[in-house]
Amino acid sequence: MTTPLLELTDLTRTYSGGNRRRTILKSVSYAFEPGRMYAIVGPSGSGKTTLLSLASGLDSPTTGSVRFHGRDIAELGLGTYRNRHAATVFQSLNLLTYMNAVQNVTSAMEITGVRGAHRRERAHELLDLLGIEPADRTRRTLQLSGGQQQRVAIARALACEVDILFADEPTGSLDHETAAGIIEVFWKLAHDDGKCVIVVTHSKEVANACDEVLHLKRGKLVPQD
Ligand SMILES: Nc1ncnc2c1ncn2[C@@H]1O[C@H](COP(=O)(O)OP(=O)(O)OP(=O)(O)O)[C@@H](O)[C@H]1O
Repeated sequence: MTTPLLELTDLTRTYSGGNRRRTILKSVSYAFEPGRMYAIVGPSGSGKTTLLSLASGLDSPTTGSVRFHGRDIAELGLGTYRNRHAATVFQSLNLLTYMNAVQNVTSAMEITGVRGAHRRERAHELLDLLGIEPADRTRRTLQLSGGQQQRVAIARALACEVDILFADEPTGSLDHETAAGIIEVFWKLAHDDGKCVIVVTHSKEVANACDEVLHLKRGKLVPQD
């Protein structure tokens, strides 16, 4: 049997506040493969963002493990995992709005230690892949549309050749047509480039485009039939 790209084993996350403890995730196990697109769905407050935070190395589980190519990410180092292997597109996008699109992508490479003169070239390649026209690449990202900003945020997340791309509600604030374009980008990243794409979403359109839909219900992750 081959080792999964990303494996969640018996993940539990309990939050404590005052004298109250709430277990949001209860023994969640799942194996994610490359070249596939996954949706994590469930009602508000069911723990989708909590699960994404654990799987992307932004938070640590109360018990259980997250393994990348068989290695516990805690042992690999959460920073190393996030910088080299798994990137996240947040709802708030985290773009540097005073910079243009190319600078946003190259600065992500700088932060994560990608060196060399090829950085600008690679940034243009990624922006090209995401359909940002050359003329739009040198305007401050604040002056780009919501859909274009979302694409730049994805290019920024991909800047370091990651294997896994996480996205939290990537089409939340976009109109139908722009959202469809973003879904297509994710679909191609999974099916043409072999990335593992994991999307938290409330959108039926996004879920319908995914290879697997996983429901978070009462702290458990249940694949849709
Ligand atoms: N750091 C924290 N400390 C305490 N409770 C938290 C913390 N983070 C999340 N929670 C609680 O855990 C529960 C799950 O939150 P989470 O954000 O994971 O849900 P969600 O499914 O992503 O919701 P939504 O669809 O509304 O974004 C919520 O009740 C939330 O208040």
